Order: sequence, then C-alpha cells, then structure tokens
Amino acid sequence: MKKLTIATRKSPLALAQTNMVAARLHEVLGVEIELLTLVTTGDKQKAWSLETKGGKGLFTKELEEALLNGDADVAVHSAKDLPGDQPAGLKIAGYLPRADPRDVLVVRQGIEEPRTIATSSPRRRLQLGMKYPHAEFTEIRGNVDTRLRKIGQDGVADATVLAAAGLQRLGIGSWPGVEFRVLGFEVMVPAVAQAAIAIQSRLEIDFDSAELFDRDTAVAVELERAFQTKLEGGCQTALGVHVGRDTLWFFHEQIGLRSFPLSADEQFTPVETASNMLSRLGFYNL
Ligand SMILES: NCc1[nH]cc(CCC(=O)O)c1CC(=O)O
Repeated sequence: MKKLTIATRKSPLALAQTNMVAARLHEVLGVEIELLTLVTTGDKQKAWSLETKGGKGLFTKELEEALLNGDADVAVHSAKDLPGDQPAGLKIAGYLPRADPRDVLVVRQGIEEPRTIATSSPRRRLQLGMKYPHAEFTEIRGNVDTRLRKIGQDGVADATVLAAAGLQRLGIGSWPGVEFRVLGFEVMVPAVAQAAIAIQSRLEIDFDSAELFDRDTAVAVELERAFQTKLEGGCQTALGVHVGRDTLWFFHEQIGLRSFPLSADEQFTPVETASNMLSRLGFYNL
C-alpha cells in the first residue's frame, strides 16, 4: 500500500479527528495520505430535528458508500455516531485512544441554575432533568463553535451540553460569556462509544492493528456496544453506557442511572457481560 485515501466529513471537529488518524497511519505505515471530504445527509439537513429524524447513520452513510465503491480506503467517524451493526463488506479496523468521555454543561456566565437547556439528545435531557427539575428543554444544532455562540453570545438558552472530547480536540478550553462545568458519571452517563474515534475500512484491508490502534478503547467500546445492540428497538431510546476502569455506568429511560463493579474478566466477554447485567437490571427476553 503506497497511498491511502481517507473519507471524512468536513466539520472542524471531523477534520481534527481525521488529521489525528492520518498522522497515525502516516507515522506507522509510512504511506502517503489523501483526504476525500464528503457532505453527509446530517450535514446537509441543518434544519432537521435530530430528535424526530433520528441521529444514527445520518453522519456516516455517505462515507461508507465511498469505502464500498472504492473511492476511499478508510473512513473516520466519531464512534458514537456509528450505528451498532457494520454494513456488509465493512469493519471497524480499530480506535484511537479515547479522550475524556464526560459531557460538559456549558452555562451562560452568571447563571447558577439553568432554566432553559438546549440539547436534542433524549439521554442528556432526561439525566439533566434529574439535576435541574425546573429546566425546560429546547433543540440546538450546528458545529461546536455555533453552539457555544448560541449560548454565550446569542442567549438562545441558559445552557447546552457538549462532549468534553469534542472541545478538547478543537483546543477549546474556554469561551467568552460561558462557563464549562464537567459532569461526573454519577450525574451524566455518556453515550455508548463517546470520545472514541473509529477507523472504518473494507473487510479485505489488513492493517497491523496491534501497533496502529488502541486495544483498551476497543475493549471498552465493544462492551458498551453490546448493551446497545441488546437493547435496540427504538434508536431514540435514552441510553447511556460507559465502561470505566472498574465500574460500569448505565442509564436507561426506564430505570434511571445505575452503576456496577466491573472486573477485568467481564470486559473481555462483552456479550455475556451485557446479558448478565441487563437481566440483573430486569431487562428480560433480550
Ligand atoms: N452528537 C454529535 C457528536 N458526535 C461526537 C461528538 C463529540 C465527540 C465524541 O464524543 O467523540 C459529538 C458532539 C457532542 O456530542 O458534543
């Protein structure tokens, strides 16, 4: 392999993530890298409500088509935007080391308890509703900087929620007019695969993944995904699952927030572990 073409979205966050993957592939494989930037349905339909149209697959389909028709060899995605199952012919080759998996409450300066919170995610709405029972929720769309401006400058709501990983990868440590409050897992369980960057390719492309990719991230994300796959039904179900070093954090709209001790062994048998824990939680027939 002399040259690799990487398919990417062109939002600032997507490009930052793709450049990290490009640097890694170039460093380890010594190959020349070319980027193919594509516009996905999710990028085009800026007015669509992610709440009603559904988020999954909206930001990934066009990149996957480029892999399948040979226009690109590799696609880079935020792992949390990927649907559970891979399309025929494609695989997740691996992940980059995960960044900070927590969510951050972005609050307009001077506001102690937000009364209006702009987030389209049912997972974030339900969990924040426990912390701020008087808050009303509204929708918000756009890139990270657009969202920050909507809170800090335009005042469309008192607060919003962003992934710490996104802020970190964009190098945003502060923003005029807002305060960042990192939300602990005991308040806000992150989305499945949050903060992981997935490298997708065609099945026949064989990377030496042991060196290229991060094994610990793959183990954690595969366990989180096993829960998501078993619970699938409505893809708009409010679900959060996070595999910590020795704790599994779980949030589901029917039962709320729970945490469990998690052994090292359990992490290596994701399907069994997810089944066992879900039946202990009262989810049967999955
Ligand atoms: N929902 C869109 C999306 N997909 C991935 C990230 C952030 C980066 C990540 O979790 O890897 C974001 C933005 C956000 O939720 O704040």
